[in-house]
Amino acid sequence: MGSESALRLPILDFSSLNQLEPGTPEWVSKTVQVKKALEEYGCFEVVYDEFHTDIREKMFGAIAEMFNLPVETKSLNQLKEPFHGFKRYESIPLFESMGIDDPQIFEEVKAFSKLMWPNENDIFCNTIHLFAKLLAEFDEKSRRMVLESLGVDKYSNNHIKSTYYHLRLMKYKAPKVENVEIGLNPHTDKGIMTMVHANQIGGLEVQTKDGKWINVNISPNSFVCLIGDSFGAWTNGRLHIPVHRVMMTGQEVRYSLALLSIPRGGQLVKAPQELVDEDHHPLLFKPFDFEEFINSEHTTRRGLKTYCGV
Ligand SMILES: O=C(O)CCC(=O)C(=O)O
Ligand SMILES: [Fe+2]
Repeated sequence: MGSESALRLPILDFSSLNQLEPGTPEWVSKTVQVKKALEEYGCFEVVYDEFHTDIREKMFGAIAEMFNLPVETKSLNQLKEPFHGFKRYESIPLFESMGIDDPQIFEEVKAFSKLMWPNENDIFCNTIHLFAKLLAEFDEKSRRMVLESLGVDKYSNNHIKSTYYHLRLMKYKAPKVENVEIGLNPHTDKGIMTMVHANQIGGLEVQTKDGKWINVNISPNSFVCLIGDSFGAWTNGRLHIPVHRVMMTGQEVRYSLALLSIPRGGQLVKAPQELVDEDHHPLLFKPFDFEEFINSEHTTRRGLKTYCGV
């Protein structure tokens, strides 16, 4: 099915995120909007006024510079998680990605930059760290909102402590011919939440519950937030888990960055008892360990439902 250009994702204004505090009328009204968008679409566009043009341009310049390094250099970044580190896949030749764990910690970005550039790269470190911090702040606040809206905010602190952050930088080459080509295959994200920002090149599409594809808009002052499998499972199906893909057209390279919140291994992702009742909300997923799930997914790609659906 083709993209339905008339459809749009809900747009939520979070431009004064740093002033948004629990208990205020603004907080309560945003919480209602977040819940509605996530139940219906599992994602929304977030308007945000902290992405200043000069920093943004420097950042995308530094990302391009990183992807232009030799493959041998990029391959120096090996991470334990099977989808992290430097990645290319034969089936999607336009795509290339690079990952950094805990990028909200400056030293982690610096350690990565030392691998890529022996003389380091201050512009890369400062801009990537800033964007990761801004997106992490949104992740934390919006997760608190979701839990509050479901009446389980007593779990918020533990929920946030039980995850870590990962940053994925992505490059999508332009298709060779004047054509539409797949940039990233349809998938759901595996973790809790994903926040995606991109340069001015479009391509991200999200599938609605009834199977239509929506072109996602990402402006210089916005990003997209999507729910992953683990948050869908933890909320026992209260939030929709959106399938999404990237379709490339035109002649320009697309760069994007995604901050992911991911459950730590060694503990179970398990819906709280308040969200499970036999009559109206029977348990949808058996409790699972994220690390075991992702390792299985790497070889089988069968999805969470097959892995541990009830
Ligand atoms: O590049 C994008 O817009 C989307 C990336 C994505 O879906 C992912 O990293 O999981
Ligand atoms: Fe994704």
